[in-house]
Amino acid sequence: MNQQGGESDGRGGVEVSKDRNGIEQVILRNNRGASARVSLHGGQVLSWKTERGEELLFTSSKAIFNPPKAVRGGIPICFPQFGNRGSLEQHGFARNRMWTIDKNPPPLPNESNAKPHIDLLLKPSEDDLKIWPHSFEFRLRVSLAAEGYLSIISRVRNVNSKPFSFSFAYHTYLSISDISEVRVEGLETLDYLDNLYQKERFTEQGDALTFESEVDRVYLDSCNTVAVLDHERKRTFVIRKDGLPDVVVWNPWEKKAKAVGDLGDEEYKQMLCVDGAAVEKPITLKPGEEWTGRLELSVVPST
Ligand SMILES: O=P(O)(O)OC[C@H]1O[C@@H](O)[C@H](O)[C@@H](O)[C@@H]1O
Repeated sequence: MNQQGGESDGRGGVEVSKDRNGIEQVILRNNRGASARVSLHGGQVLSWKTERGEELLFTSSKAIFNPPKAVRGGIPICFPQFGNRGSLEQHGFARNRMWTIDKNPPPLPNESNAKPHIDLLLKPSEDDLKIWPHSFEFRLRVSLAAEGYLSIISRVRNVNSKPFSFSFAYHTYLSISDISEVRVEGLETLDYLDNLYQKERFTEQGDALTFESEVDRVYLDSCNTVAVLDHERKRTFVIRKDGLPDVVVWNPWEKKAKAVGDLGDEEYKQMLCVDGAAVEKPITLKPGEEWTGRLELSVVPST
């Protein structure tokens, strides 16, 4: 194992190792023992643990860790297309590509280098340019704060001579006790596009979102904080986002779960995807422009 930046004397740090398929994985640890694991395959966060070693992200027991397919769980990155809203493969190609470690990233304003972090980079291959003819640099920083917060910052730069547009999501699989024990706050009264009704637009009526059947929605123009309350585990995920107007909420429920090959039949009960996203209005970058989308996840005790 190599040390890559950070500190290595028990006060937290950054380690790079290989999984059994030879894929490089980066492990971030803070000075209290919280940790996160990021795979270079897809730039995907695969694990985020509290200082007591509790896993906060869901990964399917049937997950396939063999590229090119993204792992079912963690936080796959949907780019440059969310879902099937375009001609590319579902959720775009970034989640299926090998990223590299960016040893010399351009500075990030207002970001401290003191917390354990890793910078990754994705540039399109010649094959990618055949299906999406836009040169870009996608820089991803994943860091773990002293309090155990997981922060993910994406920067997409247009290095082409023509403008391009993309949609985006941090497809965040939260680990929950039971889908029927969970509610989502912060989406009340918002309009949403319902993927189960040909992307038709509806308005959220209820107080908070609870679950009793399949949900596959894009909530539009949400405020920058959304909370996912897990009554049974007595904990609340707080999702803070910036540059990401929309929130995707997905749970496949029983029938769809059975149809998804890399998801156990009953596992829909233990997962809920709540994604900071930019879907309805694609982001457009002129030549030389850069877009930044930030996500911060934290977990707090609740009743
Ligand atoms: O199986 P995939 O490609 O990872 O996608 C899972 C789900 O991702 C969600 O974000 C989409 O809204 C769903 O429609 C989709 O089924």
